[in-house]
Amino acid sequence: MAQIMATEAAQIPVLDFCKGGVGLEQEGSERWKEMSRKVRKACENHGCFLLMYGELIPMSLRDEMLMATKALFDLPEDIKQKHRSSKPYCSYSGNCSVIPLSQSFGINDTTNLNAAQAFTNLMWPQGNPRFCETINSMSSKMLELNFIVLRMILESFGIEKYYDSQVANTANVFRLMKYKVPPNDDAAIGLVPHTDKNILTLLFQNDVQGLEVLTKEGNWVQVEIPEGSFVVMVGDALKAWSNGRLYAARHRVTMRGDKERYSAGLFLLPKEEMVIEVPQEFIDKDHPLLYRPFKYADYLTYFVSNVSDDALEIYAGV
Ligand SMILES: O=C(O)CCC(=O)C(=O)O
Ligand SMILES: [Fe+2]
Repeated sequence: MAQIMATEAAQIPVLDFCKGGVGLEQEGSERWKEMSRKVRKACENHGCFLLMYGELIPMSLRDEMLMATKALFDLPEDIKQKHRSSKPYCSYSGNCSVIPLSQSFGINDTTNLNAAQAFTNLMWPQGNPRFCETINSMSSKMLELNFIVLRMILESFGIEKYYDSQVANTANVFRLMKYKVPPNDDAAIGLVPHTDKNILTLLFQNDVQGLEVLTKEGNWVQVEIPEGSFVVMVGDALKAWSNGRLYAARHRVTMRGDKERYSAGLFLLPKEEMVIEVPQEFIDKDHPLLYRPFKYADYLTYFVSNVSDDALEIYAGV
């Protein structure tokens, strides 16, 4: 199927957050500043990068996370369907005719132990402390890395003064996904092309590749995600807030081969009522204002009923 061919190896930047000793404690060091420049460049030029986290996430936690994800999807369909939400992309979704290989859960606020507990109790009324502990720990670590990436971007633009208020106005959703093996040995769509709508996303997966990114040049490239790395994606909310300086990469999942794919994305999003307004520092004669102020929740509601590749431009473009 020509439409889902993507043969080139991805040229997306690989940034090692572990080896150079880049971590929260190194903030302000030369290494931190150098990494901040690289993060910003990657987000400007590619809209995504591979973040090598190495020891920052213990191997035992990664293994637990994969087991927890599998255990969740192995639950009976009627149990999984108990997870419903009025918020877009949060309810359990399986058997969707557009993406028949895909099943997903969007779980709000798993970085908060009570929320992780409430979800766990819904799925396992008899309790499953290990599952609860795992999703809470993993999402918390992924949130922390999301914040580091955001801080680096703001510092690199010299506008770290906005960091605290930006962070205070965020929420997070942990999306757990399963992709079934495609029938008849053919490549098949796992997830349709889209840009993420939120601020930043960190993606974790098992050893089954499938993520593909559309480059600025218009080529779909496969992203080979090595063990010990996350993919970081810039979403529409950050693209808009940065007045288009950062790029939100279109991406999709293509399934091949005979193994199921599991992934987990920690989505950093603006609080629903938060108004996304371009700071004046991003506007000058070379960079005229591209987006009007808008509420994230309103944009998401618009998108859900007007799905389009150009949703951000149509909804908020000036
Ligand atoms: O499963 C993946 O790797 C990608 C998931 C994704 O792009 C999304 O949920 O927005
Ligand atoms: Fe995505």
